[in-house]
Amino acid sequence: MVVAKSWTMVRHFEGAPKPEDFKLIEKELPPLKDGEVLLESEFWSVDPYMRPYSKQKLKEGDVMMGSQVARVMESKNPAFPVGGYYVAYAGWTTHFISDGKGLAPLPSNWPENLPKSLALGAAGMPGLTAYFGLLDLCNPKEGDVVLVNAAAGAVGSIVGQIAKIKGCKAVGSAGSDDKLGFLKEIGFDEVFNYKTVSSLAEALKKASPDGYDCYFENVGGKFADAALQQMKDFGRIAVCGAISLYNDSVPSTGPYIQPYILFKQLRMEGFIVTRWQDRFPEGQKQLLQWIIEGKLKYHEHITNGFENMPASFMGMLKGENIGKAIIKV
Ligand SMILES: NC(=O)C1=CN([C@@H]2O[C@H](COP(=O)(O)OP(=O)(O)OC[C@H]3O[C@@H](n4cnc5c(N)ncnc54)[C@H](OP(=O)(O)O)[C@@H]3O)[C@@H](O)[C@H]2O)C=CC1
Ligand SMILES: CCCCCCCCC/C=C/C=O
Repeated sequence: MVVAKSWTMVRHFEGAPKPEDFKLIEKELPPLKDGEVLLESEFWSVDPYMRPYSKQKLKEGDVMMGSQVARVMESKNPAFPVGGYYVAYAGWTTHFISDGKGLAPLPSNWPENLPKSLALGAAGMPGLTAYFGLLDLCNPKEGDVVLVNAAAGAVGSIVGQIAKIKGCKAVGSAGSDDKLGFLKEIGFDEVFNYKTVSSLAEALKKASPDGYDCYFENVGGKFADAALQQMKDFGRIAVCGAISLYNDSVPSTGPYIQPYILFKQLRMEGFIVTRWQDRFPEGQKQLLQWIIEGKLKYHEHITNGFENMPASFMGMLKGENIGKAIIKV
C-alpha cells in the first residue's frame, strides 16, 4: 500500500501566495490495473506560471499543478519499466498512478553525471522556453545586443548564454548583487541590479548606449516601460513572462506602448513554449549538447524536502533563487 502526499491549493491566491493557501493531504493509492504504472517523484519544479495558471485552471482544494522527475516503482505497462525516469505533469505529489499518457522519458543519451533535475530546468521546459523564444522570435544575429530581465533565473540565465553562443552582446538585470556575480560568471557582458539603480533608463543606456536589437521579456511593468524606449529601430521583443504583474488583483496601467512600437517599427510577440512541442526533441538535444560541451552552464537552487514545496514556490516568486528552483525528495 502506498500513501501519496500532495499539496493542495486551499483558496485562490490573493496577491502573493501565503503559507495558509496550501494544505498537505494524504491519500492511499489503489492497486494498479493493467496498463498502469506507479511512480515516485524525486524532483519537483516550482515555476512562475503556477501563479497565473492556478487562477485559470484550478479549483479551490485541487492539488497544485506542476511537473516532476519521477521513477517507476511498479509497472503493469511494459512500455514503462520499473526504474525508468520520466518527466510528468502530475502536480505537487509524492506518488501517482499513470496510464503512461504524458510521461516523457529522459533522452536516452542522458549523461550519467548530469542531475536528472535538469530535465525540469536547463534541459527541460525553462531551457526550451529560452531556446525557442530567443531564436525563433528575437532572431538574434551576430553582433546584436540582447536584453533579458529576471536574467539570473531558470529561463533568463539560459537566454543570456544562448545569446553569447550566437555571438551577441548579452545584457541582464536581476534583483541582487549575488545574482549579478552569477551572471558575470556565466558570461553576461553587462549586468545591473534593477532594485538598486537610481534610474532604469540610465542603467539600460549605460549597458548599451546604442540601444537593443532584441529584448527577451520576463518581467513586464515598469521595466518594460523603460526598456521599450531603449529599443533600436526594427527591434524584436519576445514576451515570455510578466512576473512583476502576476500578483496584481487589479490590472496595472502604464504608459501606452503603441508609439514606441510604431515609430521604432518594433516586432513584439507573446508566446507559450508549448507552441514548439513538436520541436522539443530538437531543442532538448541542442541544450544537452551545449551543457555537455560546457558552453551552457546551469545552476540549481535546491530545496530539500517535499514538505518545503510551498516555501520554495513563494521564495522563487520573491526572487530567492539563482538558476532553477528545484525541490528534492
Ligand atoms: N511563455 C512561456 O512559455 C514561459 C514563460 N515563463 C516566464 O518566464 C519568466 C521567468 O521564469 P523562470 O525563469 O522560470 O523563473 P525564475 O527562475 O526567473 O524565477 C522568477 C524570478 O523572477 C524575478 N522576479 C520576481 N518578481 C519580480 C518583480 N516584481 N520584478 C522583477 N523580477 C521579479 C525574481 O528574480 P529577481 O531577484 O531578479 O527579481 C525571481 O527569481 C516568468 O515571467 C515566467 O512566467 C517561464 C516558462 C515558460
Ligand atoms: C498544467 C499546466 C502545464 C503548463 C506547461 C508549461 C507551460 C508554461 C507556460 C508558462 C507561461 C508563463 O509563465
